[in-house]
Amino acid sequence: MSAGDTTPKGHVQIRDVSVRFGVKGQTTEAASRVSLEVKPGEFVSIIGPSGCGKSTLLNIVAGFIRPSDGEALLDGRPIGGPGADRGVVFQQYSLFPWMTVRKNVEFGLKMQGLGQNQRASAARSLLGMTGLLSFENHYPDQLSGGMKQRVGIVRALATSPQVMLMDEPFGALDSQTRAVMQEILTNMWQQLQLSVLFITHDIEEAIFLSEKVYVMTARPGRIKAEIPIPLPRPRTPEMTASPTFQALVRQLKALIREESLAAMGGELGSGGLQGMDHHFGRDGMKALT
Ligand SMILES: Nc1ncnc2c1ncn2[C@@H]1O[C@H](COP(=O)(O)OP(=O)(O)OP(=O)(O)O)[C@@H](O)[C@H]1O
Repeated sequence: MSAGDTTPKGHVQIRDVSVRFGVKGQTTEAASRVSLEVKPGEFVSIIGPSGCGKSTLLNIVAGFIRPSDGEALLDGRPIGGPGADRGVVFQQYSLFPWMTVRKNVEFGLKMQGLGQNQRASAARSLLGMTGLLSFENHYPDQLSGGMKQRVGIVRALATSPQVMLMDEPFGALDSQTRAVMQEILTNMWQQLQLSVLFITHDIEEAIFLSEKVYVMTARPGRIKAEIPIPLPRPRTPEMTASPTFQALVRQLKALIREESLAAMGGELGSGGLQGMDHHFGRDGMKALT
Protein backbone atom coordinates (compact mmCIF):
# COMPACT_ATOMS: atom_id res chain seq x y z
CA MET A 1 0.00 0.00 0.00
CA SER A 2 1.60 3.25 -1.09
CA ALA A 3 0.08 5.52 1.56
CA GLY A 4 2.88 8.05 1.00
CA ASP A 5 2.11 8.53 -2.71
CA THR A 6 0.22 11.80 -3.03
CA THR A 7 -0.41 11.88 -6.79
CA PRO A 8 -4.18 11.76 -7.36
CA LYS A 9 -5.29 8.64 -9.16
CA GLY A 10 -8.17 7.30 -11.19
CA HIS A 11 -10.07 9.24 -13.85
CA VAL A 12 -13.54 7.79 -14.45
CA GLN A 13 -15.62 8.87 -17.42
CA ILE A 14 -19.10 7.62 -18.26
CA ARG A 15 -20.02 8.90 -21.68
CA ASP A 16 -23.55 8.83 -23.01
CA VAL A 17 -24.25 5.48 -21.36
CA SER A 18 -27.62 3.75 -21.62
CA VAL A 19 -28.40 0.39 -20.05
CA ARG A 20 -31.27 -1.90 -20.93
CA PHE A 21 -32.02 -5.17 -19.18
CA GLY A 22 -34.13 -7.85 -20.80
CA VAL A 23 -36.07 -10.14 -18.48
CA LYS A 24 -38.55 -12.66 -19.89
CA GLY A 25 -39.07 -10.68 -23.07
CA GLN A 26 -39.58 -7.40 -21.21
CA THR A 27 -37.00 -4.63 -21.50
CA THR A 28 -36.20 -2.33 -18.60
CA GLU A 29 -34.26 0.80 -19.37
CA ALA A 30 -32.21 1.36 -16.22
CA ALA A 31 -30.16 4.36 -17.37
CA SER A 32 -30.54 6.68 -20.30
CA ARG A 33 -27.70 8.65 -21.93
CA VAL A 34 -25.82 9.27 -18.71
CA SER A 35 -22.56 11.18 -18.78
CA LEU A 36 -20.55 11.80 -15.65
CA GLU A 37 -16.98 12.19 -14.56
CA VAL A 38 -14.85 11.53 -11.50
CA LYS A 39 -11.59 13.41 -11.90
CA PRO A 40 -8.40 11.94 -10.39
CA GLY A 41 -8.59 12.25 -6.63
CA GLU A 42 -12.17 13.53 -6.65
CA PHE A 43 -14.96 12.38 -4.31
CA VAL A 44 -18.21 12.22 -6.25
CA SER A 45 -21.62 11.04 -5.07
CA ILE A 46 -24.73 9.99 -6.95
CA ILE A 47 -28.15 10.37 -5.39
CA GLY A 48 -31.50 9.63 -6.94
CA PRO A 49 -34.76 7.80 -6.35
CA SER A 50 -34.87 4.06 -5.82
CA GLY A 51 -34.48 2.10 -9.03
CA CYS A 52 -33.08 4.99 -11.10
CA GLY A 53 -29.96 3.07 -12.11
CA LYS A 54 -27.35 4.19 -9.56
CA SER A 55 -26.04 0.69 -8.79
CA THR A 56 -26.16 -0.13 -12.48
CA LEU A 57 -23.78 2.76 -13.23
CA LEU A 58 -21.46 1.73 -10.42
CA ASN A 59 -21.47 -1.85 -11.71
CA ILE A 60 -20.48 -0.58 -15.14
CA VAL A 61 -17.47 1.22 -13.69
CA ALA A 62 -16.66 -1.89 -11.64
CA GLY A 63 -16.71 -3.85 -14.91
CA PHE A 64 -19.47 -6.23 -13.75
CA ILE A 65 -21.85 -5.21 -16.55
CA ARG A 66 -21.45 -3.60 -19.97
CA PRO A 67 -23.40 -0.57 -21.18
CA SER A 68 -25.94 -1.14 -23.96
CA ASP A 69 -24.81 2.14 -25.55
CA GLY A 70 -22.03 4.59 -24.80
CA GLU A 71 -18.77 3.89 -23.05
CA ALA A 72 -17.12 3.83 -19.63
CA LEU A 73 -13.43 4.73 -19.37
CA LEU A 74 -10.82 4.51 -16.65
CA ASP A 75 -7.82 6.71 -17.29
CA GLY A 76 -8.85 6.99 -20.92
CA ARG A 77 -9.14 3.23 -21.50
CA PRO A 78 -12.43 1.39 -21.99
CA ILE A 79 -13.47 -0.65 -18.95
CA GLY A 80 -13.60 -4.25 -20.11
CA GLY A 81 -14.12 -6.09 -16.82
CA PRO A 82 -13.33 -6.03 -13.09
CA GLY A 83 -9.79 -5.20 -12.01
CA ALA A 84 -7.63 -4.59 -8.95
CA ASP A 85 -7.45 -0.90 -9.95
CA ARG A 86 -11.02 -0.57 -8.63
CA GLY A 87 -12.09 -1.45 -5.10
CA VAL A 88 -15.77 -2.11 -4.49
CA VAL A 89 -17.68 -1.81 -1.21
CA PHE A 90 -21.35 -2.76 -0.93
CA GLN A 91 -23.90 -2.20 1.82
CA GLN A 92 -23.65 -5.87 2.78
CA TYR A 93 -20.31 -6.45 4.43
CA SER A 94 -19.39 -9.46 2.26
CA LEU A 95 -16.45 -10.54 4.40
CA PHE A 96 -15.31 -14.16 4.43
CA PRO A 97 -16.69 -15.40 7.77
CA TRP A 98 -14.12 -18.19 8.09
CA MET A 99 -11.17 -15.80 7.85
CA THR A 100 -9.82 -13.47 10.52
CA VAL A 101 -9.94 -9.73 9.95
CA ARG A 102 -6.31 -9.66 8.82
CA LYS A 103 -6.74 -12.65 6.48
CA ASN A 104 -9.79 -10.95 4.95
CA VAL A 105 -7.70 -7.84 4.27
CA GLU A 106 -4.80 -9.91 2.94
CA PHE A 107 -6.99 -11.87 0.53
CA GLY A 108 -6.66 -9.55 -2.50
CA LEU A 109 -2.94 -9.19 -1.89
CA LYS A 110 -2.55 -12.97 -1.86
CA MET A 111 -4.37 -13.09 -5.22
CA GLN A 112 -1.83 -10.57 -6.49
CA GLY A 113 0.98 -12.92 -5.45
CA LEU A 114 2.41 -10.94 -2.53
CA GLY A 115 4.44 -12.92 0.01
CA GLN A 116 3.18 -13.58 3.51
CA ASN A 117 5.30 -10.92 5.23
CA GLN A 118 4.44 -8.19 2.72
CA ARG A 119 0.75 -9.07 2.96
CA ALA A 120 0.73 -8.98 6.73
CA SER A 121 2.60 -5.68 6.86
CA ALA A 122 0.30 -3.95 4.30
CA ALA A 123 -2.82 -5.28 6.05
CA ARG A 124 -1.60 -4.21 9.49
CA SER A 125 -0.76 -0.72 8.25
CA LEU A 126 -4.26 -0.22 6.84
CA LEU A 127 -5.93 -1.76 9.87
CA GLY A 128 -3.94 0.69 12.01
CA MET A 129 -5.29 3.64 10.00
CA THR A 130 -8.84 2.62 10.86
CA GLY A 131 -8.27 1.70 14.49
CA LEU A 132 -8.74 -2.02 13.89
CA LEU A 133 -5.28 -3.37 14.54
CA SER A 134 -6.18 -4.85 17.92
CA PHE A 135 -8.94 -6.83 16.17
CA GLU A 136 -6.74 -8.35 13.47
CA ASN A 137 -7.23 -11.89 14.81
CA HIS A 138 -10.99 -11.59 15.35
CA TYR A 139 -13.52 -13.19 13.03
CA PRO A 140 -16.21 -11.07 11.29
CA ASP A 141 -19.03 -12.35 13.52
CA GLN A 142 -17.12 -11.03 16.54
CA LEU A 143 -17.33 -7.45 15.19
CA SER A 144 -19.99 -4.74 15.20
CA GLY A 145 -21.59 -3.60 11.92
CA GLY A 146 -19.42 -0.48 11.79
CA MET A 147 -16.27 -2.50 12.38
CA LYS A 148 -17.24 -5.02 9.69
CA GLN A 149 -17.72 -2.20 7.21
CA ARG A 150 -14.38 -0.69 8.19
CA VAL A 151 -12.78 -4.07 7.43
CA GLY A 152 -14.67 -4.13 4.09
CA ILE A 153 -13.26 -0.71 3.20
CA VAL A 154 -9.76 -1.66 4.30
CA ARG A 155 -10.00 -4.87 2.27
CA ALA A 156 -11.05 -2.92 -0.83
CA LEU A 157 -8.18 -0.47 -0.27
CA ALA A 158 -5.53 -3.14 0.32
CA THR A 159 -4.75 -3.72 -3.35
CA SER A 160 -4.06 0.03 -3.85
CA PRO A 161 -6.99 0.72 -6.19
CA GLN A 162 -7.12 3.99 -8.09
CA VAL A 163 -10.85 4.20 -7.64
CA MET A 164 -13.17 3.21 -4.80
CA LEU A 165 -16.72 2.33 -5.83
CA MET A 166 -19.06 2.44 -2.85
CA ASP A 167 -22.71 1.43 -3.06
CA GLU A 168 -24.52 2.71 0.03
CA PRO A 169 -21.71 1.43 2.24
CA PHE A 170 -23.12 2.98 5.43
CA GLY A 171 -26.79 2.29 4.71
CA ALA A 172 -27.07 -0.43 7.36
CA LEU A 173 -25.36 1.53 10.14
CA ASP A 174 -26.91 3.59 12.93
CA SER A 175 -26.50 7.35 12.61
CA GLN A 176 -23.69 7.69 15.20
CA THR A 177 -21.60 4.94 13.63
CA ARG A 178 -22.36 6.34 10.22
CA ALA A 179 -21.02 9.78 11.19
CA VAL A 180 -17.81 8.23 12.49
CA MET A 181 -17.44 6.14 9.33
CA GLN A 182 -17.88 9.24 7.18
CA GLU A 183 -14.99 10.92 9.00
CA ILE A 184 -12.81 7.82 8.73
CA LEU A 185 -13.55 7.58 5.02
CA THR A 186 -12.77 11.24 4.29
CA ASN A 187 -9.51 10.94 6.26
CA MET A 188 -8.47 7.85 4.31
CA TRP A 189 -9.52 9.42 1.02
CA GLN A 190 -7.39 12.48 1.75
CA GLN A 191 -4.38 10.41 2.77
CA LEU A 192 -4.57 7.99 -0.16
CA GLN A 193 -5.54 10.54 -2.85
CA LEU A 194 -7.82 8.20 -4.76
CA SER A 195 -11.04 8.80 -6.63
CA VAL A 196 -14.33 7.77 -5.06
CA LEU A 197 -17.70 7.17 -6.69
CA PHE A 198 -20.20 6.93 -3.84
CA ILE A 199 -23.88 6.05 -3.94
CA THR A 200 -26.16 7.10 -1.14
CA HIS A 201 -29.78 7.93 -0.38
CA ASP A 202 -28.65 10.30 2.34
CA ILE A 203 -28.45 13.90 1.12
CA GLU A 204 -26.44 15.16 4.12
CA GLU A 205 -23.96 12.31 3.67
CA ALA A 206 -23.51 13.14 -0.03
CA ILE A 207 -22.85 16.82 0.76
CA PHE A 208 -20.56 16.11 3.70
CA LEU A 209 -18.35 13.73 1.74
CA SER A 210 -18.26 15.03 -1.82
CA GLU A 211 -16.68 17.57 -4.13
CA LYS A 212 -19.61 17.10 -6.49
CA VAL A 213 -23.03 15.44 -6.32
CA TYR A 214 -24.91 14.11 -9.33
CA VAL A 215 -28.69 13.96 -8.95
CA MET A 216 -30.46 11.41 -11.12
CA THR A 217 -34.01 11.42 -12.42
CA ALA A 218 -36.50 8.63 -11.86
CA ARG A 219 -35.98 5.56 -14.07
CA PRO A 220 -34.75 5.49 -16.75
CA GLY A 221 -32.12 7.44 -14.85
CA ARG A 222 -30.63 10.52 -16.47
CA ILE A 223 -28.46 13.17 -14.88
CA LYS A 224 -30.84 15.81 -13.61
CA ALA A 225 -28.25 18.09 -11.98
CA GLU A 226 -24.56 18.30 -11.16
CA ILE A 227 -24.08 20.18 -7.91
CA PRO A 228 -20.58 21.31 -6.86
CA ILE A 229 -19.98 21.29 -3.09
CA PRO A 230 -17.89 24.34 -2.24
CA LEU A 231 -17.18 23.40 1.40
CA PRO A 232 -13.53 23.53 2.50
CA ARG A 233 -11.48 20.51 3.60
CA PRO A 234 -11.13 18.98 6.03
CA ARG A 235 -14.86 18.67 6.57
CA THR A 236 -15.98 18.75 10.18
CA PRO A 237 -19.31 17.80 11.78
CA GLU A 238 -19.80 21.49 12.73
CA MET A 239 -20.00 22.41 9.04
CA THR A 240 -23.33 20.63 8.75
CA ALA A 241 -24.91 23.57 10.63
CA SER A 242 -23.44 26.22 8.27
CA PRO A 243 -25.74 28.24 5.98
CA THR A 244 -23.91 26.89 2.90
CA PHE A 245 -24.49 23.29 3.97
CA GLN A 246 -28.13 23.91 4.83
CA ALA A 247 -28.77 25.68 1.51
CA LEU A 248 -27.30 22.68 -0.32
CA VAL A 249 -29.54 20.33 1.68
CA ARG A 250 -32.62 22.34 0.67
CA GLN A 251 -31.57 22.45 -2.98
CA LEU A 252 -30.92 18.70 -3.17
CA LYS A 253 -34.06 17.79 -1.22
CA ALA A 254 -36.18 19.76 -3.68
CA LEU A 255 -34.54 18.03 -6.66
CA ILE A 256 -34.90 14.57 -5.13
CA ARG A 257 -38.46 15.07 -3.99
CA GLU A 258 -39.60 15.81 -7.54
CA GLU A 259 -37.97 12.63 -8.80
CA SER A 260 -39.08 10.43 -5.91
CA LEU A 261 -42.67 11.46 -6.49
CA ALA A 262 -42.23 10.72 -10.19
CA ALA A 263 -40.73 7.31 -9.36
CA MET A 264 -43.48 6.38 -6.91
CA GLY A 265 -46.16 7.86 -9.13
CA GLY A 266 -45.03 5.54 -11.89
CA GLU A 267 -45.36 2.55 -9.63
CA LEU A 268 -48.41 3.42 -7.56
CA GLY A 269 -50.58 5.58 -9.77
CA SER A 270 -51.83 8.98 -8.66
CA GLY A 271 -54.59 7.58 -6.45
CA GLY A 272 -52.04 5.76 -4.30
CA LEU A 273 -49.89 8.85 -4.01
CA GLN A 274 -52.79 11.04 -2.92
CA GLY A 275 -53.58 8.54 -0.23
CA MET A 276 -50.00 8.49 1.00
CA ASP A 277 -49.69 12.28 0.95
CA HIS A 278 -52.86 12.48 3.05
CA HIS A 279 -51.61 9.83 5.45
CA PHE A 280 -48.00 10.97 5.92
CA GLY A 281 -48.05 14.66 4.98
CA ARG A 282 -45.43 16.23 2.77
CA ASP A 283 -42.47 15.47 5.07
CA GLY A 284 -43.60 11.89 5.45
CA MET A 285 -43.40 11.47 1.71
CA LYS A 286 -39.77 12.60 1.86
CA ALA A 287 -39.01 10.05 4.53
CA LEU A 288 -40.20 7.33 2.21
CA THR A 289 -37.63 8.12 -0.50
N1 LIG B 1 -29.47 -7.59 -13.58
C1 LIG B 1 -30.62 -6.99 -13.80
N2 LIG B 1 -31.56 -7.56 -14.58
C2 LIG B 1 -32.73 -6.94 -14.84
N3 LIG B 1 -33.06 -5.73 -14.35
C3 LIG B 1 -32.17 -5.11 -13.57
C4 LIG B 1 -30.91 -5.70 -13.26
N4 LIG B 1 -30.22 -4.84 -12.46
C5 LIG B 1 -31.02 -3.78 -12.28
N5 LIG B 1 -32.19 -3.92 -12.94
C6 LIG B 1 -33.28 -2.95 -13.00
O1 LIG B 1 -32.73 -1.72 -13.41
C7 LIG B 1 -33.32 -0.64 -12.68
C8 LIG B 1 -32.22 0.13 -11.95
O2 LIG B 1 -31.71 -0.69 -10.90
P1 LIG B 1 -30.53 -0.18 -9.95
O3 LIG B 1 -30.28 -1.25 -8.93
O4 LIG B 1 -29.39 0.27 -10.76
O5 LIG B 1 -31.21 1.09 -9.26
P2 LIG B 1 -30.76 1.93 -7.98
O6 LIG B 1 -30.93 3.36 -8.35
O7 LIG B 1 -29.41 1.51 -7.53
O8 LIG B 1 -31.86 1.51 -6.93
P3 LIG B 1 -31.85 1.53 -5.29
O9 LIG B 1 -31.63 2.95 -4.91
O10 LIG B 1 -33.21 1.04 -4.93
O11 LIG B 1 -30.75 0.61 -4.86
C9 LIG B 1 -34.34 -1.26 -11.76
O12 LIG B 1 -35.60 -1.17 -12.39
C10 LIG B 1 -33.91 -2.71 -11.63
O13 LIG B 1 -35.00 -3.55 -11.44
